Amino acid sequence: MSDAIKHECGIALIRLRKPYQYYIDKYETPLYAVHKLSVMMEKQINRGQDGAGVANIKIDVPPGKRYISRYRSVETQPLTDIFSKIHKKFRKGLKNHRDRANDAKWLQENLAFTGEVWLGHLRYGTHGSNEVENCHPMLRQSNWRSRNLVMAGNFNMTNVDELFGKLVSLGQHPKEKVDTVTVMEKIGHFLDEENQRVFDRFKGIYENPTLSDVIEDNLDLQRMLYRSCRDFDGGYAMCGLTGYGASFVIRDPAGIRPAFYYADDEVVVVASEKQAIKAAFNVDYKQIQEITPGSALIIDKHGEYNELPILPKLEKRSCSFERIYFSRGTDPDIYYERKQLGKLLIPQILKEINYDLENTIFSYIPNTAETAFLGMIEGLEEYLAKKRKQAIMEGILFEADLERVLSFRPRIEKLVTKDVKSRTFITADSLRDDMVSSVYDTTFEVVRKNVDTVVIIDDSIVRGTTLEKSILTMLDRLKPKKIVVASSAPQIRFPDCYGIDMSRMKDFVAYRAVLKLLEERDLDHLLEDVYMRSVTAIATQNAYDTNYVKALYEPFTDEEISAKIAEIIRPKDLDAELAVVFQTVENLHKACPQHPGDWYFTGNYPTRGGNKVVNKAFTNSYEGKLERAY
Ligand SMILES: O=P(O)(O)OC[C@H]1O[C@H](OP(=O)(O)OP(=O)(O)O)[C@H](O)[C@@H]1O
Repeated sequence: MSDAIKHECGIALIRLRKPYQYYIDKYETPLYAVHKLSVMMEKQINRGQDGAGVANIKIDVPPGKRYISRYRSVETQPLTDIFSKIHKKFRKGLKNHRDRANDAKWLQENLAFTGEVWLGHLRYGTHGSNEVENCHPMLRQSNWRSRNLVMAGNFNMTNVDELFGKLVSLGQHPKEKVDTVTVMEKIGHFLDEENQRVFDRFKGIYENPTLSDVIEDNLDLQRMLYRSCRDFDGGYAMCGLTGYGASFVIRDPAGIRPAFYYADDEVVVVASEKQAIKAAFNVDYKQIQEITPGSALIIDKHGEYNELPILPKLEKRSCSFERIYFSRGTDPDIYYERKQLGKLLIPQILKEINYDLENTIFSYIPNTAETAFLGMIEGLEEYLAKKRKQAIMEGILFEADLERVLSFRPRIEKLVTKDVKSRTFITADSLRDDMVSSVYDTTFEVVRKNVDTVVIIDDSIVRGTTLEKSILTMLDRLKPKKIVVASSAPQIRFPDCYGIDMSRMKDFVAYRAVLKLLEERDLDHLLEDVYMRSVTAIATQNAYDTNYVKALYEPFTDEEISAKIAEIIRPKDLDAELAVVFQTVENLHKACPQHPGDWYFTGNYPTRGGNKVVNKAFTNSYEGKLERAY
């Protein structure tokens, strides 16, 4: 596959269930849906900041009038760009028709973006060019309304080659081999076939113009989706709008990628994150449902909706990295999970600082780690409460000692500030290093020079660039005796191939640490062994059942790998001692029990394609190839 865009993205869908006039009358604006969609998208900017797109479909528009509108943007502020263009369209259209601002019929006949079905997408494309053509929603157009397809998704397939081959075997001639096009063409193909099936069934019974309506009322989208998606291997939450107004959102059978929905008598809405729905519609969290893995939420032309099974469910392995880092931390479940992750690190941290709280300052790397930091402090408070109790039970002779024990508080400081809100992790590789080195700032004169240890928590250490290129040097200028970096995620050892763009083995600092350990301990032969196994398995189409790369990590303890990571990320002129402490996988599962997808840390992939990807990622790295493994 080409080095194409990846899609750890955000989706937002709104279906207005009442006539357009209803919203104009009730909310006193023709822009009700525009406003709601912009809030839903704004609240998911954490999922993609490289580009955005919005599509809208009007139902029941007479032939000859446009009924699909779309804007996409890769400007620096893509959402502002898109929504200001939509607002401008309204202003311009109403300039000489102010009296029509509340007239739904006139607006729908004369203005774009006045339809009932809305789809928004936020793009995170750390690979490939950042062109507007790569932005979703994508269109597959036809003169037959019910054959039109508009798609946007948060997905990545591991078997694009195989899917591409199937398209070719169907007789198609795709112009690209990227998963967006492949997936859309596959669904489009079966939508065409479904149209044809219903057409054949009713032709001769109805005349052609009526037949179009009959087709729209009889298309079986559940069947169409089953036929389209049964060969997919990947993580996905994909939204599709058909030209006649029916829409769907399908989620992968292991529930890898998130998708939530809410419905009442006015709207059906879908988003990648609960918080986006909460922010736009202020409904109770309990009313926001998760789309069942392997099912699709299908909304028909009339606005009736149903969640229908499409593919056999797999064991649920929803992505834990969503919980650690990717999703917005204001979702109450995620908030508590992140706090718990911070709290669970306390025993390891205390050991690392030799239980010396008097000479230790606790801080965090903004922004995402702030919540885990709060949990870490809660954990410290609990530890101190136990200590106080123990001291009192054991008896304290002097009042001054009692005073000291009771009044001691952990030393908490904000040592690092982040000057922009953008996420460096999802910034294109070419810009990332510069951004990382300039985005942080630090607080001086708080650390006691050569006395204090600084414990700083981050949500994850992936490539180690943030620490190596910025944070550690900055903290060292404060002259601490020791720096302890605590990661609320376990060591990231294996590539992701389901949408979070971590694809090359050598990018992972944990893997680089293992390479060094293998060399130092004369275990290099293991590399050759794993290479031979992987290469043979790939060549014989047997790379789907075993992750051979796990064997490389087996000779070493977590602590040995952490120590080597500390050596690797240590800037040359760092004066302070340095240690790195990682979450254990066991504690990750304690903190996020509902989200057991942990392949980055364990190498246990939720689909067979994952094993193939990791084996391929390793052989690429071994052969010195920089190409991606999927
Ligand atoms: O080890 P690395 O490959 O350097 O990546 C890890 C860093 O990237 C993320 O920060 P980001 O700026 O994306 O997001 P945040 O502001 O939400 O924490 C994360 O919080 C880590 O600090």
